Amino acid sequence: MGVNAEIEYPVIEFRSSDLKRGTDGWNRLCKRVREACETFGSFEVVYEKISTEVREEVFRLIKELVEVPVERKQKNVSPMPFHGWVGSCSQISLLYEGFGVGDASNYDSIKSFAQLMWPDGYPHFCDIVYTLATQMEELNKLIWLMIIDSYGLGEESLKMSYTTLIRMVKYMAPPSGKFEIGLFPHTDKPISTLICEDKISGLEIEVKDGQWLRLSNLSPSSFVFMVGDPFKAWSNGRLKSGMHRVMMSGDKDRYSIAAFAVPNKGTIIKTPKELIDDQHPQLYKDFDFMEYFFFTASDLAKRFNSNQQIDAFAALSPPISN
Ligand SMILES: O=C(O)CCC(=O)C(=O)O
Ligand SMILES: [Fe+2]
Repeated sequence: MGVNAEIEYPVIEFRSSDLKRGTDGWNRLCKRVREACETFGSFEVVYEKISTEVREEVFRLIKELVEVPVERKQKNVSPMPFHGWVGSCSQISLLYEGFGVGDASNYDSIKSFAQLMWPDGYPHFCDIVYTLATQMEELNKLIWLMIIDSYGLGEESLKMSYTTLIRMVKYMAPPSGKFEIGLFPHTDKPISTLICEDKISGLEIEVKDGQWLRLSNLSPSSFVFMVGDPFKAWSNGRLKSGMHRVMMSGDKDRYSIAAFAVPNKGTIIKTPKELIDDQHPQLYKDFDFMEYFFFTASDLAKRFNSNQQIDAFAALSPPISN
């Protein structure tokens, strides 16, 4: 076990001039994004189109949010897995506290959330969080498009309706001198995730069995893109859904906001036929995203490590050729 400093984790800068689809710059980005997602299951994306002022203001507001009385926080509930408020608890971590807002690029969703937290519904909170959530959703879409283009597929291959769940999280600093878990090792269950942190590091990626790489120098314009389990299944196992965790040390609390792409009810995850051939037999059956999402939150799923759940649920055995 340890943190390996030799591994070169991909840092990919999205310059505006390279974001025109079909240009050489775009094609180079597509290739790098694909390689990163196939090797690491994640990468750091430097994206200056999302202003650092908006990011900083969101984190200032999350610091206000964690101060609201617990009776109000407890109103942030949802029938959907991973969508509600979670306070310090042994299942996740004693250092963790997180709030969830589903369908966050819909202003009314944020408004409903803010009305539960503050008597006046805090319009400024709504405006700023909405701005960041919609911009992160756009960035996620752009990365999906790069992945599709990198495989030479048409847009219909990953066409699905989905909403963006945001989770706003505080990780408390551990007791003095300690190195403690902030979020247990897991793979993400939605299609993909973008993580935005507020200066304090803590996110670690498993690069090989038991070898963790700490992402400690993210730039102020960086996000971490993470492939989720259903995306791995969609890609016929080409993309990796990597294990990651949060480890806390030092005396500062850490804040992050993550945007998860959660497909709507009824969405079937299906590998495009172009990604299946004799060399790449079909590894996963077609499956209903929501059934998988609920499975991962069930007692049955607890029998598996997080990174084994997708195979337990959807692997075809034996794989089938086209
Ligand atoms: O806070 C972070 O940096 C990571 C959060 C995360 O991995 C998750 O919520 O799934
Ligand atoms: Fe995660």
